[in-house]
Amino acid sequence: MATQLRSLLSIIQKSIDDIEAEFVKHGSEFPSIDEPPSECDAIRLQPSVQAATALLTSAAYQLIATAQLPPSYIFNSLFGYYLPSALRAAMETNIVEILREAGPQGMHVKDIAKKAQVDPTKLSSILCYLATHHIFREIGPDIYVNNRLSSVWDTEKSLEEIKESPMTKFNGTNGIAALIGHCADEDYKGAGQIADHIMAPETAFEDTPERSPLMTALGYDKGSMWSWFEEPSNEMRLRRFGIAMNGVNSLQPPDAILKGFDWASLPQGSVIVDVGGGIGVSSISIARAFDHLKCIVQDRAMVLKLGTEHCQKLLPAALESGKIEYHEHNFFDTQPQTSATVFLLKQITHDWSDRYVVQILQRLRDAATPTTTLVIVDTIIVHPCPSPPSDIPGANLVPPPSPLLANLGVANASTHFADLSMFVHFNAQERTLVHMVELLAKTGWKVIRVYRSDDSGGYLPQIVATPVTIPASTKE
Ligand SMILES: C[S@@+](CC[C@H](N)C(=O)[O-])C[C@H]1O[C@@H](n2cnc3c(N)ncnc32)[C@H](O)[C@@H]1O
Repeated sequence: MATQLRSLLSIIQKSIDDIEAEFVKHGSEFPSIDEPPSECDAIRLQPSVQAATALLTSAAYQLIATAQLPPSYIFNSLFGYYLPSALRAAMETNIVEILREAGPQGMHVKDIAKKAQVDPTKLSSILCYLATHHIFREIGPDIYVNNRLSSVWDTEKSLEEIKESPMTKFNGTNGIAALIGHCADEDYKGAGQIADHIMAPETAFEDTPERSPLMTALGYDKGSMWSWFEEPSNEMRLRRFGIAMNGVNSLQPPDAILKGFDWASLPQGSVIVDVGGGIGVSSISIARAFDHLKCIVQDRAMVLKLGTEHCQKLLPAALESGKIEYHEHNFFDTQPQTSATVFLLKQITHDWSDRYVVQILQRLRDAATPTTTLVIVDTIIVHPCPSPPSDIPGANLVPPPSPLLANLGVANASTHFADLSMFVHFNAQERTLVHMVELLAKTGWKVIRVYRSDDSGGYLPQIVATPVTIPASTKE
């Protein structure tokens, strides 16, 4: 009996029923992959629909892995590297914009190639491969139209506009085209080094951002990715990276930081120190939502200038009143804010290997008062297998139905490719909760609460810690 296959199929059927019920409630229908993006996409973002979609996706991928002949599954995985190559080729040659302008009747690959100024035979192979993976639709032999998936990275600019000013192609976009560019260019080249990196004696145990797989791939030995980006020849890549990162941030709801830790309960006049706060995205949300809190954003000088401009545009009153201040600070140096109510570390720890994270946490512990709270916002890695329960409030996840993996498998792949991406870029990583608890304990912090992201997947988890005294005998 094909019990496993049937169990997976029943999860898929139940999830479809749940999704359909929500669409019916809104008098709408689940959109076809062939339709352009539409208003009903908002229904797909509702937490209950997201939860059902996660189960469906997890079960569907597991069904394929179970049903396909093992060599076929492995070969499909092996040759997966052609997907980023083809995606980047299509993005860089503006195929989505060309097809948008062609409209619903589509365009023959020879005409697309003429506009894109590339070889039609080569382009045909690329588009056929993508359409086989449901990205673009081939409506007649060699005739293509955009579909819901290819439309995701539309810059919404005309081909003429892009050709006139290729340097500014990504400006004012949702950042997804720029993200495809960065990931399928820099990150992809670094990813190709992973196996050699972990086996070569000179890099195997390397934990610095200067000697990461990406730096090897780029043949750069003068610093980390940050200084590489600042080389004059990389101006376009630096711009593209900035827009890609803003795009990733904009996928999270602007008030994401407000989901979890109870900012409202902090006493009047509390000071939030947003350490490595970037342009102040979180501080601006907090300052906007709560009148009684003051935020200090700390970052590198170069970033603070952009941050002040950003805040000036979004919340100028907070700058004028001093509710938000921008301070230059290197988080490896002694922390000057010694009366912080909260130290906020959002998407900082994943950029650094353990040795550096310990230094960052220690600097904060040294400056903490007995009542200071530390809020860490970062992805938490969940094992595919069940884990022992935790006694930290909020830490335990509801286990998915059998036979799904405990971390929902490929439905949750983004946390794992983020983990590998941090390794490739910086020799760093995303961490499990157990790992974070260990690093925090080592530096005098005790985790008191975890807020897991909700099912919409838009919110990063939050780990809340308070200072404890480490007995001298256990200090390293
Ligand atoms: C991934 S970004 C996160 C920014 C912000 N916390 C957010 O979530 O939007 C990492 C930030 O760390 C900052 N950074 C890197 N090294 C730093 C250092 N030594 N001292 C202070 N900030 C640093 C970067 O400039 C960047 O703004």
